[in-house]
Amino acid sequence: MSSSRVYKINVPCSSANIGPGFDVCGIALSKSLSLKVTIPQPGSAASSDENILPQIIYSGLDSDNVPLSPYKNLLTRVALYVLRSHGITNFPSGVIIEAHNEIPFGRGLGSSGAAVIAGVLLGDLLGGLNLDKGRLLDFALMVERHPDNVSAALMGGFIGSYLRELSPEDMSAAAIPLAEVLPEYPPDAGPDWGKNPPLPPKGIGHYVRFGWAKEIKAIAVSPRFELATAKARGVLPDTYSKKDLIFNLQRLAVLTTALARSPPDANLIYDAMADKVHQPYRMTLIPGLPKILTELTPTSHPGLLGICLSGAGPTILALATHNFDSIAQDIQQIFKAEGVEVDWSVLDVDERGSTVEEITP
Ligand SMILES: Nc1ncnc2c1ncn2[C@@H]1O[C@H](COP(=O)(O)OP(=O)(O)O)[C@@H](O)[C@H]1O
Ligand SMILES: N[C@@H](CCOP(=O)(O)O)C(=O)O
Repeated sequence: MSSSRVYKINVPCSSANIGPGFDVCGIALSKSLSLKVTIPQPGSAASSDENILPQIIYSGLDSDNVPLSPYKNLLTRVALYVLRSHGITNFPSGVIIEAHNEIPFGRGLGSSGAAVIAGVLLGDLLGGLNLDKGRLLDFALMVERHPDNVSAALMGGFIGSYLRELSPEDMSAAAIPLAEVLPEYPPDAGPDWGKNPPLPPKGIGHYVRFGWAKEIKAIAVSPRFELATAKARGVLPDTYSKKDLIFNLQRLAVLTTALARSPPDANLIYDAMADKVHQPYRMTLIPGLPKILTELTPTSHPGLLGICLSGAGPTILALATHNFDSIAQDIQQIFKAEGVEVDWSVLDVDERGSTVEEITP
């Protein structure tokens, strides 16, 4: 019998918002963060050595700047939060985590959402907890705090989601600062460290999966600069006019059904992907965005269905049925005129969502 069991955790990237669906909609797409997790079995040499912290190894995109201490790395901090919430104060001994990342950091393709979901699944696996998807989402929402990217990454497909209104008691748990949910290092390595962390209220996030017309693909054009989601949320106003709110609600109601219809109606979708809640405010952070949102249309670019900011940006998401290269190249040219280089790819919708499978040889 093998002295270790080996698992693979796979989490897709996501494009959140989708035009008028700020903090509501998300699509899981075909780039992923995957973890190979090797867990020594009881009685093996590696498991009997106490307190061997997880060894973290990264490959792929943006892997050079990731902290490899399990008390500083986002994946393992989230996993430890899930373990501590179930009375397990530290990692099992001798675990090896090999992460391979295809999701660029800070570009609006849900790298942090994927890392948080991977961390929750890792905690569930290491603790043998068997949490259901709803509870996994509760833990992710204590860290990520908006449901669109994490719901899509966990469930797969095109997802709409909302956060339950919390009772005053639950509200105080959900308002706990992230630093307390995810301490970077045991503050005092004393015997009580890690006991009684703030638990997520039950059933915070709710979601529904919309249909998706099979001919629609997503062109992701990613500028080569990072825009932290926190910074891009910082430029948004606290209040909106009735007119702008109605503008978005009308489009959102139409868009969620229009994207499921075959063949897709480009004119309907193009208008329904307009937004007045986040894109106008984020234009200051993304050179070229105003031009991209107005100059490419289904008439100028047959096959194009609609364009929006992916997540908090700066990636542009163009939905299309054909002519992918010419759409991407014209977006690339607009960025280039602003002095911004890009990488682009044509992605499929990931229908599976996150998976955990045993791959012990
Ligand atoms: N696989 C990962 N492992 C560790 N940390 C990650 C990983 N992916 C993302 N992060 C952290 O999340 C940050 C990006 O989060 P954020 O600003 O929300 O952008 P994004 O739009 O890519 O989610 C990174 O700078 C990094 O600190
Ligand atoms: N609704 C959020 C989505 C952030 O997604 P990310 O992929 O950029 O982390 C927002 O727009 O702030």
